[in-house]
Amino acid sequence: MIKSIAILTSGGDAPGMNPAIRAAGKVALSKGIDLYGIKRGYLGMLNDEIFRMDGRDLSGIIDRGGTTLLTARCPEFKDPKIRAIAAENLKKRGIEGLVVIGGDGSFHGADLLFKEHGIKVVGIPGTIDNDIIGTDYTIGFDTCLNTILDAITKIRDTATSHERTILVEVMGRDAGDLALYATLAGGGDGLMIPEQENPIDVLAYQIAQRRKNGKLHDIVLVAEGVGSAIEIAEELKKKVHTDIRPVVLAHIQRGGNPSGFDRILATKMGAKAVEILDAGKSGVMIGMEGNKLVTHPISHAWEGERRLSQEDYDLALTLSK
Ligand SMILES: Nc1ncnc2c1ncn2[C@@H]1O[C@H](COP(=O)(O)OP(=O)(O)OP(=O)(O)O)[C@@H](O)[C@H]1O
Ligand SMILES: O=P(O)(O)OC[C@H]1O[C@](O)(CO)[C@@H](O)[C@@H]1O
Ligand SMILES: [Mg+2]
Repeated sequence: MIKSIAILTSGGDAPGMNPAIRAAGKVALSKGIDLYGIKRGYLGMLNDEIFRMDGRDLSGIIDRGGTTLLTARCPEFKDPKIRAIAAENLKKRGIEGLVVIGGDGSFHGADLLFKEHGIKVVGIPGTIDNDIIGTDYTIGFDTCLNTILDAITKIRDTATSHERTILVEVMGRDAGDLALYATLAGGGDGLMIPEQENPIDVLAYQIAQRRKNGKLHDIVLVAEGVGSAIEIAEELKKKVHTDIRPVVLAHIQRGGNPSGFDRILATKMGAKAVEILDAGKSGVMIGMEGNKLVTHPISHAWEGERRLSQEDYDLALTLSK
């Protein structure tokens, strides 16, 4: 049995991080494990911002977006000397296990803490980007998708009234998941994602055809990994004569109360992380594949080739005409 664990959140915040903290923390306390929180991810680990957590830190947070542990990006953590200082801050308190809630970058840090310093780590995928191999969904993706859908509904009202083409830029870093599934679920009229070629002439032709067919507006989803919607709008203006406007949704996408789906995913993963540590295992990430919780070596998150469903992309194109 493990005696003492810490939890941190790292990278971009994602709705659902709080229910993951809550579940991991409550399961740890129920097992009599000493529980610590680390503020500001690896930055706080380095700066020794580590505190004992109890039930009061875990209550009233299940429905809150963001992360009550705060998060940060800490580029210095790529330096082994910095990781050694941070690991020592855990060891001096007798902390044996670490639950890392974050994205692929955060998982890299966890992997190195395990390999270099023997800290028992478990990674919980928490990022709106859905860019982690080994899980169908990351915590935060569903809530973010719903936020984008809400925005599309509003944008469509004004787009139709003014007969405009609106390019909606969404986050996702190098992944097109948010743009693709927002197109499918939001009835998008065009799509640009980094996993595919995105010839602007094809988009211009598609928009012109839609107008010929009597369509009054176009909502085109642009994944940030393709480029800036503002710049793409300028290019498109040279090729098609509708009134074109870019909308960058930006950080509104990361906020908001976690959806029911994200709360369940986070709760199951948070609980599982502590079970894994308590069973003496380490160096793993948790995923949800085919509606089942699974574990993989943590490096699985970035090893191998990540593919978006071609079938889903083709369907989005068919339906966007
Ligand atoms: N190669 C690495 N080695 C050690 N630590 C790393 C590495 N890559 C990232 N990290 C640590 O993880 C932190 C978070 O990484 P990153 O900014 O890539 O976000 P993320 O966890 O992928 O989440 P998101 O992409 O959702 O913002 C970094 O600031 C750094 O502290
Ligand atoms: O808030 P920041 O640090 O600008 O980071 C933005 C990035 O973080 C994410 O929101 C999450 O990884 C990406 O989609 C986006 O590219
Ligand atoms: Mg990432």
